[in-house]
Amino acid sequence: MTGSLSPNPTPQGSAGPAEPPRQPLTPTSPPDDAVLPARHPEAPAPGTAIGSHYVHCFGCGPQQTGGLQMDVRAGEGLDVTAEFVVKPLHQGGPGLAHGGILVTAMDETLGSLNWLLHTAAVTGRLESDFVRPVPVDSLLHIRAWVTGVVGRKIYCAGEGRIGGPEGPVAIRAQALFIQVKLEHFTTHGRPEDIKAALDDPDLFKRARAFEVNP
Ligand SMILES: CCCCCCCCCC(=O)SCCNC(=O)CCNC(=O)[C@H](O)C(C)(C)COP(=O)(O)OP(=O)(O)OC[C@H]1O[C@@H](n2cnc3c(N)ncnc32)[C@H](O)[C@@H]1OP(=O)(O)O
Repeated sequence: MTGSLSPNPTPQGSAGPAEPPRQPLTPTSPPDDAVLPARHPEAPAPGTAIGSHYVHCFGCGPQQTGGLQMDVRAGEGLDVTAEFVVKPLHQGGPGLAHGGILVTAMDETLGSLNWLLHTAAVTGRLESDFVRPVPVDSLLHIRAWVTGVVGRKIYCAGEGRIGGPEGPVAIRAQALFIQVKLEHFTTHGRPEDIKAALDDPDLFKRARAFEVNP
């Protein structure tokens, strides 16, 4: 049983609001044999901040002063929410958010879902639809949810709405994350950054919690 690519699927037979047109199947669409696993028992409690996974992360790191410094909150199920205010340094067109910045915000939010599964995973593929322009100073309310898991492959989707959870949709995204072991980072990361991260007892503890046992 896979999750819906829509955040609020209308029950069959009900006269709810019309859903957006269904997206064509792509490599980020969960296949028929995908399952929705249980929320990990040690996943952050619903409504609590998930916290930065790395202080220098461009998406969530509190010490990355030029980054997005996003706070992502755990939802009730396999879902998360985040808010991101578009600043002047995020411009693409005059007064408008750069599309790549919006995708980064989606990537960070989607990646946070892996905390609910207690697994380390990196983005393999990320697709996005830019639905409407996002002015500078806008608050983008993002929601993301897991749509299915098959082996190491974690399928997920999300959307960003302007102004709040009921605001107009500005961006939709679908992604495929691939579970990796800690060695993914220690093998490929710049050595001085890996050493600094591993030397930090709290970060090490957190990284270990992410380790996968396939
Ligand atoms: C401590 C935690 C930190 C969390 C950080 C989160 C930060 C925010 C998220 C990110 O931005 S992560 C950074 C951006 N992503 C990367 O840098 C990943 C770079 N790519 C890789 O390292 C490898 O390509 C990858 C680990 C994704 C996959 O390589 P592997 O050798 O481990 O797996 P493989 O290539 O065998 O693929 C495994 C399965 O996934 C499928 N797959 C992999 N990449 C795919 C792709 N791009 N599209 C579709 N399918 C893909 C692949 O076909 C296969 O399917 P099957 O199992 O059915 O055969």
